[in-house]
Amino acid sequence: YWKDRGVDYVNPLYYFGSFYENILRCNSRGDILHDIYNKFPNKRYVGFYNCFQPILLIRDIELIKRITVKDHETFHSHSEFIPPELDSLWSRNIVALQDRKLWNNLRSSLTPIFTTYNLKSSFTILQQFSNNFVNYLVNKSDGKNIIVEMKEITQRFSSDITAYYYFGAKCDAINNPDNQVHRMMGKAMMLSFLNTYTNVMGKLCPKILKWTGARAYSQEVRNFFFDIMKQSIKIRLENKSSTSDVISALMRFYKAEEYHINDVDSNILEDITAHAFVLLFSEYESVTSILSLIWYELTLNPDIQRKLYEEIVDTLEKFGGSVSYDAIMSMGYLDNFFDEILRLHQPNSIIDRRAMRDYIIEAENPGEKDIIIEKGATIWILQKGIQMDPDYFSNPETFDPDRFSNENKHNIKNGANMPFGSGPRSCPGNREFYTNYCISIF
Ligand code: HEM
Repeated sequence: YWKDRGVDYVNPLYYFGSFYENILRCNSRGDILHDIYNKFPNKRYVGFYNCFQPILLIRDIELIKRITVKDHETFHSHSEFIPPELDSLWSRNIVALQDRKLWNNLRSSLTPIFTTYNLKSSFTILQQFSNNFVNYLVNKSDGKNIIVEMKEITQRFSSDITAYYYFGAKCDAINNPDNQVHRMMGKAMMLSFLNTYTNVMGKLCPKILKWTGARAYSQEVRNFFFDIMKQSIKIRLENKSSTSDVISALMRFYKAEEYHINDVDSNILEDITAHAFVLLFSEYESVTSILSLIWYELTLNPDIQRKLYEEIVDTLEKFGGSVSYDAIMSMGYLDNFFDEILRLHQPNSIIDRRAMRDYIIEAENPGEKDIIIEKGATIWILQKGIQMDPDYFSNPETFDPDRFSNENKHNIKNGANMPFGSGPRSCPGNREFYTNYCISIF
């Protein structure tokens, strides 16, 4: 496919394309793609195969901006992960939505949740979760050391926040790791055999996948989250309460208030659960991995830790000792620290877009031909490739928050750092992420 079109490409392994090591679970997709990215240093794009599917990896940041921002109309959706009819929990969520108008309207109705006003209002609740976390650590201390498995405790912290935010469920996994909500979230997030099988078969033989009736998530997980959402909606309908949280926004969007408490349309329930589930998933995954990496970098870099600590102590003095939203937002070094964490440790390795009509990439460099991205074809962008590219960041392996300081940030090429993606389809969790993480650090 790519040879016929004059595009440089990576030789595939028959059936499995470029990801056979990932299918055997010996290597991550991000690392395989990073190798592909590095093998073609002077190319704007390179072809590879996801099983039988030819995909174009876009390397050039100007072309990335064109596709994700200027030509968003043509590339407004992500590609389909599995055939849509197989699993509503996956195919009906905001990430998978292909209908541009529906996505646009939904995204607009969720936007107010991430405004400064709303984030400030939810700050007290977040502080409670963080206090629980800190108290847990303090109680574990023998006066000198605290020995805990940080990834595991961070998962419990993430469960508490996300279960509450997106399903209205109280969890307290920090103090009670056997909590059922936390256990179910662990099951849902685990990259299980079922996930891998569904993903690979969805590409190789969608017909067989449909025939087997496999799904992205187990029936146990699906039923559990549908039931919690049903309960949360029921409570809101009973109390006639409408707040500015995610569940209320989704209920307003689907006009769930018009239904009787015990008679909410099952399609609406599926839609609301699917959106809440993907938000929960996105936040849980990113919070857990980034927080663990924050502890890691702080430990490896005592000088940076000290500088951050001093900024925090100074700011607390200025703000009368309390950790407020405004106090957090005034900390410049903390901001640079997060930017650098996200540059070096990108939790979301791949951005994808699907062409809604034929799209021409015109030749610009010697040796290039005009190429057509056909309607329905997929392009991928590897943030890690760009954010670790020495052409954009000198000594890219070094953790250095000062790259993002006011004095230095003009050296960063526009579009070279995009941890939250690019264009209208970029991550809506951007702002919330900052507040969440900052509090946890305290
Ligand atoms: C460290 C934190 C996070 C990072 C680095 C991150 C990164 C990303 C990236 C790269 C994308 C794809 C953007 C694109 O295609 O251009 C994305 C999409 C998305 N993220 Fe995040 N994310 C984070 C946290 C969150 C949080 C806390 C939420 C929950 C609100 C969230 C919800 C979503 C959703 C719903 C999408 C899909 C948007 C759409 O297709 O309309 N993310 N995220």
